[in-house]
Amino acid sequence: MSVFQIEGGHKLKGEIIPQGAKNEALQILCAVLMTPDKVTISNIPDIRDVNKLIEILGNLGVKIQKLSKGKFSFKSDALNLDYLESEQFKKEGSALRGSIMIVGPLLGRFGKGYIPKPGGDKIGRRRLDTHFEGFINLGAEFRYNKEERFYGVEAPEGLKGTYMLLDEASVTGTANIIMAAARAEGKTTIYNAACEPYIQQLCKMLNAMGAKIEGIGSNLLTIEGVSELHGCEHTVLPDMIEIGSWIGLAAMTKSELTIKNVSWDNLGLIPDTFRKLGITIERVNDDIFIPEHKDGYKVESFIDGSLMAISDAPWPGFTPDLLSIILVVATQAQGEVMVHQKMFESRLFFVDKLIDMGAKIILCDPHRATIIGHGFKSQLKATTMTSPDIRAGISLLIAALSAKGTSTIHNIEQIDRGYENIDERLRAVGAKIIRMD
Ligand SMILES: CC(=O)N[C@H]1[C@@H](OP(=O)(O)OP(=O)(O)OC[C@H]2O[C@@H](n3ccc(=O)[nH]c3=O)[C@H](O)[C@@H]2O)O[C@H](CO)[C@@H](O)[C@@H]1O
Ligand SMILES: C=C(OP(=O)(O)O)C(=O)O
Repeated sequence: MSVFQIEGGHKLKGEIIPQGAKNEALQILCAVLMTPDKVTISNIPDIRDVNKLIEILGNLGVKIQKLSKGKFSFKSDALNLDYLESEQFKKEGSALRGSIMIVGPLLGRFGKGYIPKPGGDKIGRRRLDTHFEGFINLGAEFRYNKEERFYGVEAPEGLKGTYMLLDEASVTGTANIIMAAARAEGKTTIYNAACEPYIQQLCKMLNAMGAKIEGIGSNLLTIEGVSELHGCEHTVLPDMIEIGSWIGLAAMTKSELTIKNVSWDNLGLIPDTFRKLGITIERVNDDIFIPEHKDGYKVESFIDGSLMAISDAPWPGFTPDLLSIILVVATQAQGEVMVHQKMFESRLFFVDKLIDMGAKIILCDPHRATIIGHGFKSQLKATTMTSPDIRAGISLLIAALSAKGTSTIHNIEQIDRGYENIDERLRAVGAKIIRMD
C-alpha cells in the first residue's frame, strides 16, 4: 500500500484544472451499454474507480479505444453476458460503487442484469432497495443470493413503464432506473428522483442517444420508452467535489489559487457554503479565484445569531461528499460550526485524527460534530494517519498540508479512487508531497 509524506506549512500558488467528475463518469460509462453504436466520451478522469469500471466494461465485451487523454470510444455491439455470472465478475463488480449502474442498462436492453454487492466507501449503510424496487415496478423479477451477496433482475418479456415514487432520492438508484425505463414500453414517471448534475448529464446524454426524458433537473422525471438508442458524443463536467476540495485547500493553507473552468452554473450551493465559513470566492468568467486569506476567515452566523450549522441534503441541497472538507476547513476558521452529516452514519469518525493534530472538535454523535476554530492562532501538528475513505482522505491531506511538520498518510489508494494524480498536481502549485510505494 502506498503512502504520502507531506511537509506542511507551505503556501501554494497557481492554477488548477479540475478533473472530470467521478460520479458522473461512472453513470455515463454504464450508459454506453445501452446501444450497439459507438459512444465517444471526453473528460473521463484517470482515477482508480473509473479505470476499474472501464476494465469491467472491457471484460463484458465492450470494444474500447483510447483516443487521447480522457477521451475514449466504446462500442457495445457484441457483449459477453456470460461474464456477468462468472467468479471474475463477482470479484471485479464488488470493488467499487459505480458498477451497480450496469444493471439498469443491461436489464433495459437484454432483459437481465446481475451485480455482486457493490463496494465504495464504508461510510455507513448503503442499501440498494431503491434500485431494485424501481426495477420491480418496471416489471422485473428480483432475486438475491444472500450467501454470495449477489443480486439479479430479469424481465424476459421486457419492461413496462409505470408511475413510481422513490423511497429516497438515491443518486445511483435514480440513474439505474432511468436507464432501464428508457428502454421500457410506454411512459415511466419517477417522482422523488435525484437530480444532481450527474443525473442531469446522464439524461442529456440519453436524449442525445434518442431517449425521451423530460423534467431534467427536477425531482419529477417522465421517460417515454424507445425501442432502440444510438451512438453519441458526451463530455463529462468538471468534478464539483474536487473543486470544493481545492477551495478548502486554498483557504486552509492561506494560498492564492485559481480553479479553471469550473462550470459555475453546475456548482449549486457549493460556493455559498464555503462563503459561510468566511472564505472569499471570486467568479472570474468560468474560473474560481481564491485570494490569499492573510487574516484567516471568519464564520458567519445565522440572522438570529445562532451557531452556524452546515448539513447535507439531496440536490439542490449541499452534497454530503463535501462535508468532511467543510469540517477540516472549519478547524482553522474564526468561530464555531456544527457539521451535520445526515445521510451517512460513519463518515465523521475521522475527526479523531484531526483531534490528534490539535483541532478542537467535539463529536456529538455519529452524525454531528462541533468545531471550535483556531483562527490560525495555533497550527495543527503533523502526525501519522490512515485514510478511512475518499473524502476523509483528502480532508486529512488538506490538514497535513496546513500542519507544522511532516505528516504521513497511509492507505492513499482511497484518495486515488477519486483524485487524479493528486500528488503531481499539488507539487505543481508548490506543495511538498512525496508518494512512497
Ligand atoms: C458513485 C456515486 O455516485 N456515489 C455517490 C452517490 O452514492 P449512492 O447513489 O450510493 O448514494 P444514495 O444517493 O443512494 O444514498 C446515500 C445515502 O444517503 C441516504 N439518503 C439518500 C437520499 C435521501 O433522500 N435521504 C437519505 O438519507 C441513503 O440512505 C444512503 O445511506 O450519492 C451519494 C449521496 O449524494 C454520494 O455520497 C456518493 O458519492
Ligand atoms: C462516497 C463516495 O463515493 P462512492 O459512492 O463511490 O463510495 C464519494 O465520492 O464521496
